[in-house]
Amino acid sequence: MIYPNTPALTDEQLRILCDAYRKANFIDPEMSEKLGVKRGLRNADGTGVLAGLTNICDVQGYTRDQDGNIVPQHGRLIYRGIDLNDIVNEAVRTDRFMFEEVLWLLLLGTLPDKKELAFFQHLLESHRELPDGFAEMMIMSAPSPNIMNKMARSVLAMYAYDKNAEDTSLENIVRQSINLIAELPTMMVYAYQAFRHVYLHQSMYFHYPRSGQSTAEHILSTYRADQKFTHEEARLLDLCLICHADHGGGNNSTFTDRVVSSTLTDTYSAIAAAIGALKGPRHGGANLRVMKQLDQLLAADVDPNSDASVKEALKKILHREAGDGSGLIYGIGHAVYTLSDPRAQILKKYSGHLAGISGHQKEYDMLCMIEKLAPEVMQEEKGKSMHTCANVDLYSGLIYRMLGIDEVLYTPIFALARVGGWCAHRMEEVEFANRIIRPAYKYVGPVHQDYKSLDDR
Ligand SMILES: CC(=O)SCCNC(=O)CCNC(=O)[C@H](O)C(C)(C)COP(=O)(O)OP(=O)(O)OC[C@H]1O[C@@H](n2cnc3c(N)ncnc32)[C@H](O)[C@@H]1OP(=O)(O)O
Ligand SMILES: O=C([O-])CC(=O)C(=O)O
Repeated sequence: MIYPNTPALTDEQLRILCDAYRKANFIDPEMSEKLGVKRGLRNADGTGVLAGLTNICDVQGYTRDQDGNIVPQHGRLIYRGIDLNDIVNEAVRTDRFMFEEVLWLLLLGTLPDKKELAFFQHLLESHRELPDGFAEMMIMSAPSPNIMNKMARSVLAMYAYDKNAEDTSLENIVRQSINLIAELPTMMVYAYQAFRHVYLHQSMYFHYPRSGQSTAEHILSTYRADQKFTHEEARLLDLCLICHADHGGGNNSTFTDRVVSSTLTDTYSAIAAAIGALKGPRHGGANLRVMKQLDQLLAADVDPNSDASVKEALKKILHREAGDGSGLIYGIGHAVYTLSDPRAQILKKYSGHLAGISGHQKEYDMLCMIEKLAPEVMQEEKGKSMHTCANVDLYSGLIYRMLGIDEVLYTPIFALARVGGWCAHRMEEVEFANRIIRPAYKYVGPVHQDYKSLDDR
């Protein structure tokens, strides 16, 4: 009982409120088109409305022909001019952790030289510990069953530990950004430990950060009771962090961060809002839904080696007869990408071997089948030409599962990888955009209503 002295709303009370709402509220979705409203801030062809300029990251999913029609292409993700695939190839070739290097690139705009990288790695390492008493007061004393919710609250709580929280100078935002980027992994693991203890009735471990570790190593070392992990495991996690680090200004959580930052509020408010946006199942929260969907398909004996069996199951999901009832096939579809999301291809490529040797082959095969067949099924069922492909969330959850990471952390890992991108966009918004983001809504309610006194209603 959370509020022992406050009775919950009864079904009857809720019925009265919701009936009143339903009686007076309806907006016909077709009205948007008629009135030229860009629903979801999208143009008629599904592309995003241009809302700003950025130097940080480019997301390419299509080109246009001479008549302006969309020509689908394989996706490219470009960090400050450098193709994500080139970064990943370099990480593989040199067998080293590169997330920190990517953070410098996204935040500051260039590749760090050796000295700068060592300085930056040390900076992050030395800021991973949380303020004195923070774990006890802010995390252990108020756990949450949802780690994204707890991370957002922890970020907001950091405001109280910052003597200069409101200052929006570049120096201050950079200082706050470094702190948050370094601290968020620790907050996530500690929030998880409190969750484990309170909600799962299991032991919790609050391991201190160790020096000399990359972000990926730090996560595994504080997450695992025995603090042990292999270099290959940490490298795979580092790869995931690199792939999730940024996605342009228009993705929902980054845009949220930019909208909130455009008011010149504090860094903690902007980043907490972005975490809230990422949590949604149409966005970063999809990686958890993908795994639930996968488990349901396997539990229903859908055969990952049979096209017919998988297609049938996907149709049921689309028709809301299976899955979570939303009609969405999670891990499929993207606002920009058409033929492929480069991150999904990278994660698929580098998780296949581990799936084979760690007993997850069937799950991996099922995801590959969803990737292959969902676009076909959606085209058939929706009866219109659409280009859909696997997105980054299709394979990430399975990787985390193979690393022994609890499913409640799938989306939080996305958040701690993306926080660098959010900080880079906040800096850009505050430094250069310099205008409050304030679109318009067309009023379509009653044209005029006389005010009736209470006695006359
Ligand atoms: C990190 C990320 O955020 S990656 C995205 C993670 N999200 C998911 O995997 C959730 C499933 N996918 C989706 O919901 C969507 O594809 C999104 C939100 C990612 C992108 O959406 P959009 O590009 O705006 O597609 P849009 O919403 O215009 O969809 C067009 C139509 O296809 C449908 N559609 C798109 N993707 C899917 C899907 N995966 N499953 C079922 N239907 C879908 C929509 O419902 C819509 O149908 P309608 O015209 O009948 O209403
Ligand atoms: O760009 C988007 O709409 C969503 C996405 O893939 C991301 O944020 O990584």
